[in-house]
Amino acid sequence: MFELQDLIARITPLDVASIELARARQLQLTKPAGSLGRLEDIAVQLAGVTRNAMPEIQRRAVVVMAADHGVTAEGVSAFPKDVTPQMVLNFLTGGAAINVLARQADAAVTVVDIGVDADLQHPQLLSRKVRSGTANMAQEAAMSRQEALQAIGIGVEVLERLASEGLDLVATGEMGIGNTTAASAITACLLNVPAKDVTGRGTGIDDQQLANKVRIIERAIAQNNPDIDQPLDVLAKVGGLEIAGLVGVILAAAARRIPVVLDGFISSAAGLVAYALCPTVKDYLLAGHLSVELGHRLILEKLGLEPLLNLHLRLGEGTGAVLAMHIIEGALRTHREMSTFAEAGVSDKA
Ligand SMILES: Cc1cc2ncn([C@H]3O[C@H](COP(=O)(O)O)[C@@H](O)[C@H]3O)c2cc1C
Ligand SMILES: O=C(O)c1cccnc1
Repeated sequence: MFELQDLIARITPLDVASIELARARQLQLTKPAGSLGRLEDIAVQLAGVTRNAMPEIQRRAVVVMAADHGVTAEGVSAFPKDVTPQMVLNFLTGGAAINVLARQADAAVTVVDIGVDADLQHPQLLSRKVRSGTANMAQEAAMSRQEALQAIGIGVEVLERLASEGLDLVATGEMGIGNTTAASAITACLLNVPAKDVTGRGTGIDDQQLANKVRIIERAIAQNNPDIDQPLDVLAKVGGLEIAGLVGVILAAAARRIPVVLDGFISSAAGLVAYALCPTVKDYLLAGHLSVELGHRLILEKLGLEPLLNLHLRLGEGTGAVLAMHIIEGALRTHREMSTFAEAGVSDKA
């Protein structure tokens, strides 16, 4: 098995020299200084990430990690757990929202069965089942520490595979009925806040189901008593296999100096675990959008990230992250392709 500490040790701060060169270039481009707002910040950040003052994105990918959740037995989702494998097949035949938006953004979709509770076969599916869904965390630990580590290792393997084919920007995506419950439980623990402050309606539960969901999360935390200072303990006891897989994707991307676009609440819960394991990782992250799901804003505040879009999405799959790729691309294109004042013969500020 891979060594988590070795991976974390490979995540180093952004490159200051490239950041300074990129900032200097922004000041020379034919526009008032700062007028491209956050596009300028993105170009400068990605210069530091890639150690290249003129960063460029040629190859994009979204990794969709899919897994089931034993806690669905407690009635926490509006949909039955069978939807997880059904949607995986939909991803593989190209009919889901993420397929459409990834086609538009020219991003490759990689679908990983990291723990779906069904026998799934498809030539395009990466079959890496750690176990057939987590256990019901309201009764016992969702998974063992070993299983959580194994799932993180699979995320690392998937990212390495994509990187070996060429990868400049990666988005996190997930599918797993019940996974907003796991994401809320992780967030409550790692931010040390009450479950009710970070629990939302997921796929669309009513008020009564929401009250039940909060109770189930409280029970899961009380039952398993995760050590909130040990992110792996939290991830294993009240997390999910797809969330663990995304932790691996995020850490491995940062170690390879590949920028990561986080999607919504569930992806960001993975980001929060990665950050708790290695705070430097936040410099490699961009927040694609702000999800409707309660709790997302608190995670982004903790990570110091401002969402690029606010489209009232609450889907997951990587949809908001892939949409935000267009903005990131705009940031890098203006940075690279605009003329400087000198090149264009435009007078600089008096
Ligand atoms: C058809 C369908 C497609 C989806 N694609 C993503 N999700 C999203 O909803 C689920 C989380 O919500 P909850 O915790 O309430 O179950 C996850 O699978 C997430 O990716 C979907 C949900 C459904 C029903
Ligand atoms: O923000 C998300 O990722 C999300 C929200 C609701 C349901 N599924 C995903």
